[in-house]
Amino acid sequence: MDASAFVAPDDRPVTAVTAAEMRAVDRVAVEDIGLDLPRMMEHAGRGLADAVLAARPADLPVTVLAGNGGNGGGGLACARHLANRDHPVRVVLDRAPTEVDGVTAEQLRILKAMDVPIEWVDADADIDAALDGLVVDALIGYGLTGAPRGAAAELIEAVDGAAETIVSLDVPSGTNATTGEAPGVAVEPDRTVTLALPKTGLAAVGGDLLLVDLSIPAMVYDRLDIEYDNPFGDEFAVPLSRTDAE
Ligand SMILES: NC(=O)C1=CN([C@@H]2O[C@H](COP(=O)(O)OP(=O)(O)OC[C@H]3O[C@@H](n4cnc5c(N)ncnc54)[C@H](O)[C@@H]3O)[C@@H](O)[C@H]2O)[C@@H](O)CC1
Ligand SMILES: [K+]
Repeated sequence: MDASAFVAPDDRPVTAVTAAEMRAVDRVAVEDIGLDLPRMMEHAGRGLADAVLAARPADLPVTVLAGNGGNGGGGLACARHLANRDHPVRVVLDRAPTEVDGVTAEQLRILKAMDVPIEWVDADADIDAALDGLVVDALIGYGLTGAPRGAAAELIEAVDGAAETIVSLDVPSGTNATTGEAPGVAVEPDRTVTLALPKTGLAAVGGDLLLVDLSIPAMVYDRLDIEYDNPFGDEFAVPLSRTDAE
């Protein structure tokens, strides 16, 4: 996959990163700069909420599908911003709330305190019927390992048939962020909101692509020898186009 398969609005090529490179970026941001995960996750959630509001026709109800990782946490932060603006939003988890941990559990506790409806697959037999509005796909990001399994796979299958509009966070759940391959079921989004830099696998994914800033300083990329020419300019989110370069 060519590293410049993506182009910013001013026609500058934007470097794409593999899952391993993005994981290294996160590690350097946290360990060297002290830009911890909760801070970055807040940017992800707000950028995602902005994109959802822009993509949402009329008063479609929003369902945020969330997993237990960083991707799910970004989705939950997005749900808070939507609820704060009185948009009808509920959360569907791929596991019981008691099985959610880390920073993602912090996000979930906030939503619970706000009385945002929280459901999970085991507890609700009628998930399919309720996935018909705008669905935010925050089940799995670059942390995908193998084909989607269990409740996450069930939700991915249900959403593709039912949702009117799908907005995926970072990469469509079920798609390998590096290769773009789907080893099993995968979400087919109308829009993907990818974080910090586009992932190489997104060259093979359909729909609109929006790049959202996580506030990672250029020095983080420099330290990893990743070419970085701030694609945001003075904005916090920019649409990307895909070139045909492979
Ligand atoms: N800078 C960062 O690190 C940030 C990362 N964020 C998001 O966090 C993601 C990376 O977070 P993580 O490393 O926690 O990983 P992910 O959240 O991408 O994936 C882990 C989750 O996916 C599930 N999973 C993985 N493979 C599966 C399979 N085959 N079947 C079913 N479930 C599966 C795991 O059980 C877990 O719940 C990124 O894609 C991005 O969206 C954002 O939250 C903001 C900041
Ligand atoms: K996702």
